[in-house]
Amino acid sequence: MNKIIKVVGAAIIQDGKLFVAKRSTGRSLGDLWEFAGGKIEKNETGPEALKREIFEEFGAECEVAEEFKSVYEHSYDFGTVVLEVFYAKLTSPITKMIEHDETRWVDEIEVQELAWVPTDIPAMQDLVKKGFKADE
Ligand SMILES: Nc1nc2c([nH]c(=O)n2[C@H]2C[C@H](O)[C@@H](COP(=O)(O)OP(=O)(O)OP(=O)(O)O)O2)c(=O)[nH]1
Repeated sequence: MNKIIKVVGAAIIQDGKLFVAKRSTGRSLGDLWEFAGGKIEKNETGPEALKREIFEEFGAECEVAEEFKSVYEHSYDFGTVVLEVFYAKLTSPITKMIEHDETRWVDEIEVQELAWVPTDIPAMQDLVKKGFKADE
């Protein structure tokens, strides 16, 4: 059995820092750092799912740069995660946090010191290679 889990994540970069979130203790992949985002539902595009998830989880609106998608894949005992990463920009403030224990804005050095969800490690490394330029 190999379930495909389609997920979308946001590369939100502001003033040279990337927005990252730590999955709550007790969830699958708990205590690991990830991009804001979540599962893509049926009949949703990646950017639509991303806007919905960021609003649900953080109470913030965002714009998604639809043309900059990168895709990463990693298999776990619960299935294979296929992660689409888009550059995105917050257009309203973060007002809540419901699925994470902590959020941070990290620079290109700090980002590499975090314990990341395995799917996201190559994604994070690609972002570092490109540089944390604002407004990509
Ligand atoms: N939100 C997010 N999820 C990611 C990333 N990378 C990655 O492998 N994932 C995985 C973790 C989960 O298996 C899935 C996202 O689902 P979710 O965050 O909605 O988690 P969930 O509701 O299934 O939570 P849980 O029941 O597993 O505790 O994708 C990422 O960067 N952001």
